[in-house]
Amino acid sequence: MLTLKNLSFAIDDENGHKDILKNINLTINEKKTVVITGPNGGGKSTLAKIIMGIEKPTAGQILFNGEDITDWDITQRAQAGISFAFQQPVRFKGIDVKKLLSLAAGSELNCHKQVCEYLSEVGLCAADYIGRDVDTSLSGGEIKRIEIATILAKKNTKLAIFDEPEAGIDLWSFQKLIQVFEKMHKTHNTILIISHQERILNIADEIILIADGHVEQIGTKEEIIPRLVSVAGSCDIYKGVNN
Ligand SMILES: Nc1ncnc2c1ncn2[C@@H]1O[C@H](COP(=O)(O)OP(=O)(O)OP(=O)(O)O)[C@@H](O)[C@H]1O
Repeated sequence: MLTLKNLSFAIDDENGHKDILKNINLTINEKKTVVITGPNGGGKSTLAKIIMGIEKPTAGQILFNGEDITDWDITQRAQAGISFAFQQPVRFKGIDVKKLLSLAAGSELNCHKQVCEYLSEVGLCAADYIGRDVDTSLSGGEIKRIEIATILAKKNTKLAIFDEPEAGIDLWSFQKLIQVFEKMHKTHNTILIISHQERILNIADEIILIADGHVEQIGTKEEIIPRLVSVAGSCDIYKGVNN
């Protein structure tokens, strides 16, 4: 479904040259739940942004369903079925939740029940949120859940990317979130999640460990989690709702 070939990303700014991703080679197979994890600053979010077309790689190739999409922009990738939930979701002044979900769905969601379903899947009571603006008045956890609901509303998603979906989400909603991923998995979506949470790692078909811009290890949860446990003192993989 998705292949990254010799992918690199570097920046040159006032602090000089920095290699952020170094020769990444990866394949994400169809209908799999893949979790990318690893220490802070390792390059995970940058990789997700490159897949979505938000950042452009300095070298390498991205193939999506066999097609070279390296030069495609965000809109083209979204139309091809790649969806992205940001680590820090974008807020929109003047757009309410119903409108945002309608934009994601590609048609006006007139049916209250439909909007309600998407919101309740992420643990939000529709009556409280449907008419709220997606602006700074929403809390971090609320906006995060609304963004996840937009991915559910998007009909043509073939590959859904979630960047730290657990961030700012309370324990109860976290449980709902796991159910969202499990349901997406059952309905044969391909899911790529960036996460530090053991409970999310536990639903993965495959885990990719990225550190210092490299792919350190790829394997099943049985292969990777014991290694992470042994280094948990030096990185924050198991901190948060699990502890
Ligand atoms: N536009 C940029 N300019 C300068 N540095 C950048 C830029 N984008 C990313 N970086 C740096 O690249 C490195 C990787 O960042 P990235 O956000 O991809 O890490 P991450 O693995 O997602 O981290 P975290 O787990 O903390 O979210 C970091 O050191 C970050 O500061």
